[in-house]
Amino acid sequence: MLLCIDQVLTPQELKLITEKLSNAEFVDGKTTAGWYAQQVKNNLQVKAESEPIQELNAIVFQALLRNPLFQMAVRPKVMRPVLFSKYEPGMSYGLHVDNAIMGDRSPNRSDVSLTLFLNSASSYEGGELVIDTSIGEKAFKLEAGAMVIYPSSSLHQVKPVTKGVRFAAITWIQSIVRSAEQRELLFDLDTVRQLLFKKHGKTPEFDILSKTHANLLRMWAEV
Ligand SMILES: O=C(O)CCC(=O)C(=O)O
Ligand SMILES: [Fe+2]
Repeated sequence: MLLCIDQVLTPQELKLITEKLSNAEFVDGKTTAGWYAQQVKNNLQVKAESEPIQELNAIVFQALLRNPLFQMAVRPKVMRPVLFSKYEPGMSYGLHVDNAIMGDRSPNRSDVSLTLFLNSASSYEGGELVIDTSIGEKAFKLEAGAMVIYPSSSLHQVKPVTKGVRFAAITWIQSIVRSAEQRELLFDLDTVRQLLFKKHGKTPEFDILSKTHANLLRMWAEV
Protein backbone atom coordinates (compact mmCIF):
# COMPACT_ATOMS: atom_id res chain seq x y z
CA MET A 1 0.00 0.00 0.00
CA LEU A 2 1.18 3.49 -0.90
CA LEU A 3 0.08 6.13 1.53
CA CYS A 4 0.84 9.82 2.04
CA ILE A 5 0.39 11.28 5.50
CA ASP A 6 0.48 15.04 6.09
CA GLN A 7 1.73 16.95 9.12
CA VAL A 8 3.65 14.11 10.68
CA LEU A 9 6.04 16.63 12.23
CA THR A 10 4.91 19.79 14.00
CA PRO A 11 6.30 23.16 12.80
CA GLN A 12 8.44 23.26 15.98
CA GLU A 13 9.92 19.82 15.28
CA LEU A 14 10.60 20.80 11.67
CA LYS A 15 12.34 23.98 12.82
CA LEU A 16 14.50 22.07 15.28
CA ILE A 17 15.42 19.42 12.70
CA THR A 18 16.26 22.07 10.09
CA GLU A 19 18.48 23.92 12.55
CA LYS A 20 20.33 20.74 13.53
CA LEU A 21 20.75 19.75 9.88
CA SER A 22 22.23 23.11 8.96
CA ASN A 23 25.12 22.43 11.37
CA ALA A 24 25.42 18.68 10.80
CA GLU A 25 28.31 16.90 9.14
CA PHE A 26 27.22 15.21 5.91
CA VAL A 27 29.09 12.34 4.24
CA ASP A 28 28.74 10.46 0.95
CA GLY A 29 25.49 8.43 0.99
CA LYS A 30 27.10 5.44 -0.78
CA THR A 31 28.27 4.05 2.57
CA THR A 32 24.78 2.78 3.43
CA ALA A 33 23.68 1.42 0.05
CA GLY A 34 23.80 -2.15 -1.26
CA TRP A 35 26.61 -2.92 -3.75
CA TYR A 36 24.64 -2.18 -6.89
CA ALA A 37 22.60 0.70 -5.43
CA GLN A 38 25.94 2.39 -4.64
CA GLN A 39 26.45 2.86 -8.36
CA VAL A 40 23.33 5.00 -8.65
CA LYS A 41 23.29 6.65 -5.22
CA ASN A 42 24.62 10.18 -5.38
CA ASN A 43 23.57 12.09 -2.27
CA LEU A 44 24.79 13.14 1.15
CA GLN A 45 23.65 11.99 4.54
CA VAL A 46 24.31 12.93 8.13
CA LYS A 47 27.28 10.98 9.44
CA ALA A 48 26.13 7.96 11.47
CA GLU A 49 26.82 8.25 15.19
CA SER A 50 27.45 12.01 14.87
CA GLU A 51 26.28 14.38 17.60
CA PRO A 52 22.78 15.37 16.39
CA ILE A 53 21.79 11.94 15.09
CA GLN A 54 20.36 10.55 18.36
CA GLU A 55 18.17 13.57 18.96
CA LEU A 56 17.00 13.80 15.35
CA ASN A 57 16.23 10.10 15.31
CA ALA A 58 14.21 10.39 18.54
CA ILE A 59 12.11 13.26 17.16
CA VAL A 60 11.20 11.27 14.04
CA PHE A 61 10.48 8.04 15.97
CA GLN A 62 8.21 9.89 18.42
CA ALA A 63 6.36 11.56 15.55
CA LEU A 64 5.82 8.21 13.82
CA LEU A 65 4.75 6.36 16.94
CA ARG A 66 2.11 8.93 17.91
CA ASN A 67 0.63 8.94 14.38
CA PRO A 68 -2.51 6.75 14.33
CA LEU A 69 -2.59 6.38 10.54
CA PHE A 70 1.05 5.24 10.48
CA GLN A 71 0.31 2.72 13.23
CA MET A 72 -2.72 1.35 11.40
CA ALA A 73 -1.05 1.16 7.99
CA VAL A 74 2.38 -0.12 9.01
CA ARG A 75 2.05 -1.99 12.33
CA PRO A 76 5.74 -1.48 13.13
CA LYS A 77 7.73 -4.18 14.83
CA VAL A 78 11.21 -2.72 14.28
CA MET A 79 12.14 0.67 12.84
CA ARG A 80 15.63 1.07 11.41
CA PRO A 81 17.69 4.11 12.51
CA VAL A 82 16.66 7.15 10.48
CA LEU A 83 18.91 8.43 7.68
CA PHE A 84 18.90 12.17 7.10
CA SER A 85 19.74 12.92 3.50
CA LYS A 86 20.60 15.98 1.49
CA TYR A 87 20.52 16.36 -2.29
CA GLU A 88 22.31 19.34 -3.78
CA PRO A 89 21.95 20.35 -7.44
CA GLY A 90 23.01 17.45 -9.68
CA MET A 91 22.40 14.81 -7.00
CA SER A 92 19.95 11.93 -7.43
CA TYR A 93 19.37 8.31 -6.47
CA GLY A 94 18.82 6.11 -9.52
CA LEU A 95 16.41 3.21 -9.82
CA HIS A 96 16.93 0.58 -7.11
CA VAL A 97 15.17 -1.70 -4.67
CA ASP A 98 16.00 -1.39 -0.97
CA ASN A 99 17.94 -4.21 0.71
CA ALA A 100 15.61 -6.92 1.99
CA ILE A 101 17.64 -7.45 5.16
CA MET A 102 19.20 -4.51 6.94
CA GLY A 103 21.65 -4.23 9.83
CA ASP A 104 24.61 -6.52 10.56
CA ARG A 105 24.41 -6.85 14.33
CA SER A 106 20.63 -7.22 14.61
CA PRO A 107 19.24 -7.78 11.15
CA ASN A 108 15.67 -6.80 10.25
CA ARG A 109 13.55 -7.39 7.19
CA SER A 110 12.45 -4.25 5.38
CA ASP A 111 8.71 -4.41 4.70
CA VAL A 112 7.85 -0.73 4.45
CA SER A 113 10.02 2.15 3.20
CA LEU A 114 9.36 5.68 4.31
CA THR A 115 10.38 9.14 3.09
CA LEU A 116 9.62 12.09 5.33
CA PHE A 117 10.07 15.40 3.51
CA LEU A 118 11.87 18.00 5.61
CA ASN A 119 11.87 21.19 3.56
CA SER A 120 9.41 23.08 1.44
CA ALA A 121 8.69 21.52 -1.96
CA SER A 122 8.87 24.95 -3.60
CA SER A 123 12.41 25.58 -2.32
CA TYR A 124 14.00 23.13 -4.76
CA GLU A 125 13.44 21.84 -8.28
CA GLY A 126 13.41 18.14 -9.21
CA GLY A 127 14.01 15.66 -6.37
CA GLU A 128 10.74 13.76 -6.82
CA LEU A 129 10.59 10.30 -5.31
CA VAL A 130 9.32 8.15 -8.19
CA ILE A 131 7.93 4.73 -7.31
CA ASP A 132 7.14 1.95 -9.81
CA THR A 133 3.65 0.72 -9.04
CA SER A 134 1.37 -1.82 -10.71
CA ILE A 135 -0.30 1.09 -12.56
CA GLY A 136 2.93 2.78 -13.62
CA GLU A 137 5.29 5.33 -12.13
CA LYS A 138 4.02 7.61 -9.37
CA ALA A 139 5.96 10.75 -8.39
CA PHE A 140 5.92 12.22 -4.89
CA LYS A 141 7.18 15.60 -3.80
CA LEU A 142 5.43 16.46 -0.57
CA GLU A 143 5.37 19.47 1.70
CA ALA A 144 7.72 19.71 4.68
CA GLY A 145 6.56 17.43 7.49
CA ALA A 146 4.59 15.06 5.22
CA MET A 147 5.65 11.52 4.37
CA VAL A 148 5.04 8.74 1.91
CA ILE A 149 5.15 5.09 2.89
CA TYR A 150 5.50 2.36 0.27
CA PRO A 151 6.30 -1.34 0.03
CA SER A 152 10.05 -1.95 0.28
CA SER A 153 9.61 -4.44 -2.55
CA SER A 154 9.10 -1.61 -5.08
CA LEU A 155 11.66 -0.23 -7.51
CA HIS A 156 12.03 3.50 -6.91
CA GLN A 157 14.34 6.46 -7.53
CA VAL A 158 14.93 10.06 -6.55
CA LYS A 159 15.04 12.32 -9.62
CA PRO A 160 17.95 14.77 -9.93
CA VAL A 161 17.66 17.98 -7.96
CA THR A 162 18.27 20.78 -10.45
CA LYS A 163 17.99 23.81 -8.15
CA GLY A 164 17.97 24.33 -4.39
CA VAL A 165 18.47 21.58 -1.81
CA ARG A 166 16.25 18.63 -0.85
CA PHE A 167 16.31 17.35 2.75
CA ALA A 168 14.55 14.14 3.74
CA ALA A 169 14.43 11.59 6.53
CA ILE A 170 14.36 7.95 5.46
CA THR A 171 13.69 4.79 7.38
CA TRP A 172 12.58 1.20 6.91
CA ILE A 173 10.21 -0.79 9.02
CA GLN A 174 9.75 -4.45 9.72
CA SER A 175 6.04 -4.90 10.26
CA ILE A 176 4.43 -7.39 12.59
CA VAL A 177 2.36 -8.31 9.51
CA ARG A 178 4.80 -9.43 6.85
CA SER A 179 2.48 -9.49 3.85
CA ALA A 180 1.60 -6.14 2.24
CA GLU A 181 -1.74 -7.59 1.10
CA GLN A 182 -2.65 -8.67 4.60
CA ARG A 183 -1.60 -5.30 6.01
CA GLU A 184 -3.87 -3.57 3.52
CA LEU A 185 -6.82 -5.84 4.38
CA LEU A 186 -6.34 -5.07 8.08
CA PHE A 187 -6.01 -1.35 7.34
CA ASP A 188 -9.26 -1.35 5.34
CA LEU A 189 -11.16 -3.33 7.96
CA ASP A 190 -9.90 -1.08 10.72
CA THR A 191 -10.89 2.02 8.72
CA VAL A 192 -14.42 0.73 8.14
CA ARG A 193 -14.72 -0.32 11.78
CA GLN A 194 -13.81 3.18 12.95
CA LEU A 195 -16.09 4.89 10.44
CA LEU A 196 -18.97 2.65 11.52
CA PHE A 197 -18.31 3.46 15.16
CA LYS A 198 -18.29 7.21 14.45
CA LYS A 199 -21.60 6.97 12.59
CA HIS A 200 -23.60 4.53 14.70
CA GLY A 201 -21.65 3.79 17.90
CA LYS A 202 -21.08 0.30 19.26
CA THR A 203 -23.56 -1.68 17.17
CA PRO A 204 -23.66 -5.50 16.70
CA GLU A 205 -22.13 -4.93 13.24
CA PHE A 206 -19.25 -3.05 14.84
CA ASP A 207 -18.70 -5.88 17.32
CA ILE A 208 -18.49 -8.54 14.60
CA LEU A 209 -16.17 -6.42 12.48
CA SER A 210 -13.97 -5.83 15.54
CA LYS A 211 -13.86 -9.55 16.18
CA THR A 212 -12.93 -10.30 12.56
CA HIS A 213 -10.25 -7.63 12.57
CA ALA A 214 -8.75 -8.84 15.85
CA ASN A 215 -8.80 -12.47 14.78
CA LEU A 216 -7.19 -11.82 11.40
CA LEU A 217 -4.49 -9.82 13.15
CA ARG A 218 -4.01 -12.72 15.58
CA MET A 219 -3.74 -15.11 12.62
CA TRP A 220 -1.20 -12.99 10.69
CA ALA A 221 0.88 -11.20 13.32
CA GLU A 222 4.47 -12.23 14.09
CA VAL A 223 5.33 -10.67 17.43
O1 LIG B 1 14.98 10.12 -0.50
C1 LIG B 1 14.07 9.38 -0.82
O2 LIG B 1 12.93 9.79 -1.03
C2 LIG B 1 14.29 7.88 -0.98
C3 LIG B 1 15.70 7.46 -0.73
C4 LIG B 1 15.89 6.00 -1.01
O3 LIG B 1 15.32 5.45 -1.88
C5 LIG B 1 16.81 5.22 -0.16
O4 LIG B 1 17.50 5.80 0.70
O5 LIG B 1 16.84 3.99 -0.32
FE1 LIG C 1 15.49 3.34 -1.63
